[in-house]
Amino acid sequence: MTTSHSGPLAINAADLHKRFVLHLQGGLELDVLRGANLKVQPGACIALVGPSGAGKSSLMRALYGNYRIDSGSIRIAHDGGMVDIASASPAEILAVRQRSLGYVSQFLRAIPRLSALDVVASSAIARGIDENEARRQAGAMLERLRIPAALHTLPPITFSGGEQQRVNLARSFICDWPTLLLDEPTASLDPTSRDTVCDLIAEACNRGSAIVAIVHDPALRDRIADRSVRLENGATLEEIPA
Ligand SMILES: Nc1ncnc2c1ncn2[C@@H]1O[C@H](COP(=O)(O)OP(=O)(O)OP(=O)(O)O)[C@@H](O)[C@H]1O
Repeated sequence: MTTSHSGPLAINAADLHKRFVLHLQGGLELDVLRGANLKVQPGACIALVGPSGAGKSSLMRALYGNYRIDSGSIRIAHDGGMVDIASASPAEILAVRQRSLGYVSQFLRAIPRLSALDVVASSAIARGIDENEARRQAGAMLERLRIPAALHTLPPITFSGGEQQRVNLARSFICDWPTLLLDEPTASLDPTSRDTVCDLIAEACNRGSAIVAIVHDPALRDRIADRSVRLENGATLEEIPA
């Protein structure tokens, strides 16, 4: 594990490069990250913007350790130090994900047959919350995100797209993540649910969470982000005021 003294940053990603070689396409090479940089302080919300295919989701997956980068460093605040996700072992990445780094992908991936309440509560239990208290908090969070009580005991597999996204968000916002990555957090949501998610983001930042959110809608960006980082052709080109 690469650890150093804790600095003021929650994320310090520098000069990231990632190339995919598509062997089934005659070795076609795709440079998805070509010099991406990202610094995020605790308590800040950064909007990741840029055209479709620019590499936003790839950057987020690299930050979470799902995509192994070819060069660069991804330092994430963890247990009072900084861990370089790019060189950390799988066990170290797991520890960072358990305690320091949350990620809400666009789609819910849950264990089949687990009820919505259990999906959300298990996230809190994994972070050390007592089981009864976790279930109470899970019910409250689902209610806040307007998942009807009748659905709490059902597995979310049959839920609508927006309901699944809200269960996914509830599962992360029930925990107090030091750093949280959100991939288009309101893509399938109605205006009222969007408002709730904006409130949850603001509350998390006020508690000191660092948040990076992929956002396509400029109005949403203006509501939630302290600043924006633009990605084009795999490179962070500019930072524009939100
Ligand atoms: N696992 C992969 N294998 C091959 N190519 C990939 C892989 N993941 C991403 N890419 C390619 O990387 C490029 C960037 O994709 P990415 O999903 O990061 O873009 P994006 O900016 O998030 O786009 P969008 O806004 O449309 O979601 C695309 O050309 C995509 O096809």
